[in-house]
Amino acid sequence: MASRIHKPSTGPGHRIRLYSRLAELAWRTGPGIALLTMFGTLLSAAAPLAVVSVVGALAAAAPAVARDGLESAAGHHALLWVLAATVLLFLQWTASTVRTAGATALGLRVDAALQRDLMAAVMRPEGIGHLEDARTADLLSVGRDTFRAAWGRPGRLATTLSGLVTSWLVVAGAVVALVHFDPWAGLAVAAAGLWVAREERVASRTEAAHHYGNAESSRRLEYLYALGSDPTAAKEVRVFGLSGFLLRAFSATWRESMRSVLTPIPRRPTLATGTLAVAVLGSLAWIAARAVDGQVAPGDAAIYIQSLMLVLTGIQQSAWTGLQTELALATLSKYADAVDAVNGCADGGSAGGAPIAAPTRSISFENVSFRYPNADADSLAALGLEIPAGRSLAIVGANGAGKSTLVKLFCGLYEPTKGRIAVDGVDLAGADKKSWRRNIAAVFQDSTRFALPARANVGFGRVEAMDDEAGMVQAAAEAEIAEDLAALGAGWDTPLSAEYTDGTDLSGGQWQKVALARALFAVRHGARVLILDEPAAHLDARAEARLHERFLELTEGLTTVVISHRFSTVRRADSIVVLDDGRVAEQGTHDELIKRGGRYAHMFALQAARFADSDSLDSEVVADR
Ligand SMILES: Nc1ncnc2c1ncn2[C@@H]1O[C@H](COP(=O)(O)OP(=O)(O)OP(=O)(O)O)[C@@H](O)[C@H]1O
Repeated sequence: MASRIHKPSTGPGHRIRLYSRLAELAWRTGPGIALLTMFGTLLSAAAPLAVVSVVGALAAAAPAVARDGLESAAGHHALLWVLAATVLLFLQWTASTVRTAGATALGLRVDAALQRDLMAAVMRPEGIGHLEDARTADLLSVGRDTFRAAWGRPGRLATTLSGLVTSWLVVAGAVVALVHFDPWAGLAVAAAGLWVAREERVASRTEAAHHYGNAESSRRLEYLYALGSDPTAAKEVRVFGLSGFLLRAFSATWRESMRSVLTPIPRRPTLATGTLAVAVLGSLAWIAARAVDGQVAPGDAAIYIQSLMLVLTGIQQSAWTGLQTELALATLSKYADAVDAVNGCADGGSAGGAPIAAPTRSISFENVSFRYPNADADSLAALGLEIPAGRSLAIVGANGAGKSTLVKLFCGLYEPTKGRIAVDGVDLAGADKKSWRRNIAAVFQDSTRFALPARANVGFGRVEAMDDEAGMVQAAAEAEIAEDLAALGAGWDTPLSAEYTDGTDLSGGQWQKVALARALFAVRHGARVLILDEPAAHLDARAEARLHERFLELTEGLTTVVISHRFSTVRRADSIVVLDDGRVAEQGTHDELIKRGGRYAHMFALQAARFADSDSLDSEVVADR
């Protein structure tokens, strides 16, 4: 795998890059909404400052109105100020509504765009090595987890940042007003406010870092919770009496993860807040004394006091939104790291190169070695193997011998570390993997159970041909699952998942037949290479026996690779390969290998004896002894 180790980004420039990434996303997904949100933000900040001036003017006019009455010129002016204040308050309310609605809509779009970008990046490499790499998988889990928890969504930045900008504009405007009255008092309040804001930012960043710093214990907590509540684990949890263990482990992990959060009261933020309180109270006392002395007019005093209040509420609001911003920013940073890490994987090559048609001569493994990323040993070691086109090859071997690995390389999901795989002499490494895979139909050992309608589960064999209803039914009939699917509540439209109200789950054997039907549907639409990895593992004895009977018919004319621990499946193949420790240990037909009396003959005899002892239905195996 040619992948570079991705280092998470940090440093001062990193925040600027994150903000510009956010701005780019916002602009890309909703330029109109972005402009509206910015307009709402500016108006939300300007309106309260204007209200302060208007209320100041009202306070200034109050003595004259009290003296001359409402009918006087002063009274008319005061009424105009009241009207202006009402309009401004309405404007403030409208602006704040526009800002919140715009930011929410923008945030949802940003979140969706980020998810799409990450999905596209994850699916771009033709190989799957990046998905099995622990660090990349860790980064990718952010995508899944944060979208379940609203607080950490990167799109929340649209809301929190517009709130933060509003707060700071209001604070800045109010400080200008304070400085205008008395530069020293104004600057003292501003300096104390800045200190409080700085301490809050440090605390928010620590909290955000704690959240991701504890990713491992959080994951363990989630895992323990899932074990205790997940239906799939419920059987074993009960049978083995694991509930006490799980509850104790959950509590211990929770305590461990909370240790760094539950710290004593922090000194510096407390000192900063105390200093701000002293500055504000001192300013209030100062203005009150001057107002009593008649050195400051009542209107000016009103403006001064309101400005002080605006500074206080602005700083208080920015504390909460600041924390939310840091958390969402930390998630955005993880996203950026995940996309960069995935983009750094050149594993499996990308689409491009010469297209590869179905083999007409052979597929050959030439001295192929392969080591998984982060593994210390090779899973395939200088393996040489010729798979003749149009014939069937069975691969047998002990657990961990390298059978599934061979198939993954065959499908182009990994590149060999050494050697090459050639299709009719053409190296797969430089070829267009997509065109190669169109030739392949596969039933994997752990085939995917799509929580989608039955139709999709079969039709995904050739997604462009999903309107071929007759073909799907035919493929399902060949896999002996057509009747079961037709009998479902909504027939072929029934979602195959019990999590949907009208959906249903299938048994393990039925799922395996659906996977076979999917592969056979691909064969109907042009796939000429069939891979069967333990195709009968979940089948009952009768279904397995019928699959064996029809093996030749199903695989006729196809290049077939079948992996199985069941010799009744294996023996029907045209040739058999025994893998041992990533190497070919033996190769030949069933009869040749039995005659040779080597590893294959030994394994076959062992299994046949077991079947004979247990009175197996598989009389053929016994008969062959
Ligand atoms: N994703 C992976 N990362 C690291 N090592 C792996 C990975 N997958 C498999 N291996 C290792 O590669 C070797 C071959 O595994 P493989 O799955 O190919 O065996 P197998 O012959 O298919 O076994 P089984 O019969 O149990 O399915 C084993 O040693 C296994 O531990």
